[in-house]
Amino acid sequence: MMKQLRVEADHPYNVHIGHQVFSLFTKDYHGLLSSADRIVVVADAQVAKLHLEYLLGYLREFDVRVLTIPAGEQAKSVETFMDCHTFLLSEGCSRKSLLLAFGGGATGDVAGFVASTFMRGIPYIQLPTTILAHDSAVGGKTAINHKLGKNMIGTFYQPEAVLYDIQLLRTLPADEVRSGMAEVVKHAFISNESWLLELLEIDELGTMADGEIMAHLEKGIAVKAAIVEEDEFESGVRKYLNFGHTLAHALEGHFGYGRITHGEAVALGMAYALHLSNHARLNEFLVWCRKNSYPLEKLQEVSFEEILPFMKKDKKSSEGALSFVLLEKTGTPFLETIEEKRAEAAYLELCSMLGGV
Ligand SMILES: NC(=O)c1ccc[n+]([C@@H]2O[C@H](COP(=O)([O-])OP(=O)(O)OC[C@H]3O[C@@H](n4cnc5c(N)ncnc54)[C@H](O)[C@@H]3O)[C@@H](O)[C@H]2O)c1
Ligand SMILES: O=C(O)C(=O)C[C@@H](O)[C@H](O)[C@H](O)COP(=O)(O)O
Ligand SMILES: [Zn+2]
Repeated sequence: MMKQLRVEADHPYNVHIGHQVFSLFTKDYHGLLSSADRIVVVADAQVAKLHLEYLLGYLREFDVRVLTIPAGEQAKSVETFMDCHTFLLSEGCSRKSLLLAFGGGATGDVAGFVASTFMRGIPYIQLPTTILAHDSAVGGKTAINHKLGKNMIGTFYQPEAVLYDIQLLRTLPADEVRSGMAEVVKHAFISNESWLLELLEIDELGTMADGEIMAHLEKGIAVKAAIVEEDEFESGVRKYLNFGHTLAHALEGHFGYGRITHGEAVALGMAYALHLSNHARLNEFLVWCRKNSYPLEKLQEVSFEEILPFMKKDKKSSEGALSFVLLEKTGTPFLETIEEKRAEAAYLELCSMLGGV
C-alpha cells in the first residue's frame, strides 16, 4: 500500500508513504533521475549497513555514487558538511546533479543543507528511515549544529519529493521509536485532542503494528504540511511546530548533541510547556512518558542556570527573551514570552512533580 500527500510550498512536492515507494524512482521520478548528470546517495552509516542494498536494488538502472556519513546526530557538523561537498566536487557533480538523503532527520538535515549550498543549490529527494523523520523530511528546514545552539546554521530548502518506505522502520531500536513518537504527539498536541487521546492510550510504543504507525505518520505529515503551506519561512504559525523545542534544544545543547535523542528532549520540553500552559493533560502526559520510558529523570540532572543560556538563544526569541509555544488548549497553540523568574519557578515545580509520577 502506498499513499500520497501534497505539500504546496513555494516549490511544491509530493510525499509518498507506504510500501515499495522506491519503485517510483523508475516511474514518477524517472525523468528527474535520468536527467541528472550524477546521482549521489548520502547515507547514514548505520542505515547503509541495514538498508543500502535494498535501496540500490531500486536504482539499478542508474549510475549511482554513495557517500556514507556518520550515523545520527554526529553528522550535523561542519566536518560532515564539508566532507559532502568534497565528495560532490571530486565526483564531478554539477548543478545538474541530484542528491538522495537516506537516513533519519540528522542525515536529512545535513544532506538538505548540502543540497541547498552546493553550487548555490541542487535538487534533492528525502528518503526518511525513522519515525521522527515524518517531521524532518517535510517542510524544507535544513541545518547543522553549532556548539552554542541546535540547528543554528541552515536554510529553508524544499526537496523534490519525499519517499517514505515504512518497511525500513522495522529495524529501529526502541529509543528511536520513542523519539519519533514524541514528534507525532507534538503534532497531535498542536492540532487535535481526540488524536492526542488515542496516542496517550498507547502503553507500549514498541508494540505498534506497521498500519497503526503509518496512520499516525500520515496524520502528522498532514498537520506539518498544512502549517508549512501557510507559513513556509516561519514568520508566524510555523513557530507552533516548535512546541516543546525551547527546552528540548537547550537540553540537547547542554548534554551534548546525540547524548539525548531529539524526540526524548522534545517530550521533556512538551512537559515543561504544558506546565507553563496550565494544560489539563500534563499529568496524563507524564504518566504516558513514564510508561514508555522517556527519560524524565534527565530534567532533574540539569539546573535552570545550565539551560538558560541556550533558551535565550532560541530562534523564536530576540534580545535574550524566553520564548515558548504554549497551548490555550489542545489544538490552540500560541507564542508567549515568559519572564525569567516565572520560567525558573515552573521548571523547579516540574522537576519536583516528576518525583510523584
Ligand atoms: N528539519 C526538520 O524540520 C526537523 C524536524 C524534526 C527533527 N529534526 C532533526 O532530526 C534529527 C533527529 O532525527 P532522527 O530522530 O530521525 O534521528 P537520527 O537521524 O539522528 O537517527 C537516529 C539513529 O537511528 C539510526 N537509524 C536511522 N534509521 C534507522 C533504521 N531504519 N533502522 C535502524 N536504525 C536507524 C541512525 O543510524 C541513528 O543512529 C535531529 O537533529 C533534529 O534536530 C529536523
Ligand atoms: O519544521 C519546523 O518548523 C519545526 O520546528 C519542526 C521541529 O520539530 C524541528 O525539530 C526543527 O528542526 C526545529 O527547527 P528550529 O528552527 O527550531 O531549529
Ligand atoms: Zn523537532
